[in-house]
Amino acid sequence: MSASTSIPYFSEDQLAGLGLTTHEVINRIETLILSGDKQQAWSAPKAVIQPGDGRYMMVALAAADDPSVLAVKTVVLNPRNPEQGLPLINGLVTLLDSHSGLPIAILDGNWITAVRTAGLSATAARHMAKNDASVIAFIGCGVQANSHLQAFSTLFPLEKVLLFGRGAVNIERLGDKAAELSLPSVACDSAEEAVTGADIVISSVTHTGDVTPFLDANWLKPGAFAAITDLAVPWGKESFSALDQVVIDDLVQEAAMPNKLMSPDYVTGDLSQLVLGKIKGRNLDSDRNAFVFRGHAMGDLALSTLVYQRALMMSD
Ligand SMILES: NC(=O)C1=CN([C@@H]2O[C@H](COP(=O)(O)OP(=O)(O)OC[C@H]3O[C@@H](n4cnc5c(N)ncnc54)[C@H](O)[C@@H]3O)[C@@H](O)[C@H]2O)C=CC1
Ligand SMILES: O=C(O)C1=NCCCC1
Repeated sequence: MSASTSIPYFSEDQLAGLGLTTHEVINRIETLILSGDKQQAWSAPKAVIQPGDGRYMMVALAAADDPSVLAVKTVVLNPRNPEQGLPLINGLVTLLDSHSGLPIAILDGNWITAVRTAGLSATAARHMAKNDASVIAFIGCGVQANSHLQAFSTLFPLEKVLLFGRGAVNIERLGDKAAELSLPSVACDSAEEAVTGADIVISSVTHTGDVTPFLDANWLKPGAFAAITDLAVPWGKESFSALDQVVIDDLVQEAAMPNKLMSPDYVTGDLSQLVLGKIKGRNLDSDRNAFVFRGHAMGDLALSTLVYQRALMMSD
């Protein structure tokens, strides 16, 4: 292999310092989805290893020709990490030239996962949530909740944040983040109180391999939208029958996975169909909708390419 002797590495702080906006992230995700429809970008279903002790190890792969980039994201989720003061999920993104295979850069995978996941939810929310949504609830108050609050606060006229989680520190930290955004927050005594009171619900609880469902989609109020990042493990799956539109991230990936997010009968379509206008995200103001997803490699590629291009531009 002929490559430069050093591959640039971008840390979490460097990536956060680029100052990308949620609108830029959404636009890049949608642009990449359009490229995918024209066969100018591609992704593969994620490869997952679950050894049975709660760990979830995965690789996501996507590539495009304009710009010519292939992204591989490798992460390990370990439910015991937080006890040791570590983030639940750690990993890296490797970027290669999609024609030559030569290395381009290595990116911190934690920041990419936090921001791209909120970017995927925000992309769906733009089509599926009501524009005047003002109360947002978080079930699980960690890294994903934080990145989703940041993203959704720029898209919706939020007035109040409801919090339900485990561990006072995380709940307090998310409350502080809300305060920084000038939003009052309320810690709820039950998940039902948080869900029933919200226009937008974000669920992102720890994946342990054996979560007992404790959330019910029937609790969503008319007009509400839920972004269900956590592979729907805390939700009673049959309760999704109560919803009007349920969009998942990628039908092809879903078909390849052994444990389905839910019965295919409840699925309206996927994110590409939503962005391409092949399915509607919302019909009536009173519809109850959800975006339920396990993580789409196109999101990782979209954000990784965007940050790399921005970093190059800023170093000129
Ligand atoms: N769909 C996707 O692409 C992605 C999904 N995820 C999902 O998001 C989850 C959370 O990830 P992070 O925010 O990085 O982890 P985190 O550890 O920062 O936050 C998880 C939070 O959930 C709380 N929690 C755990 N069990 C709970 C329960 N029964 N009720 C209420 N709260 C509970 C924890 O106390 C913690 O505050 C992951 O486990 C994974 O399922 C994460 C990244 C990407
Ligand atoms: O796609 C991702 O990134 C993840 N998906 C499931 C949980 C770990 C991270």
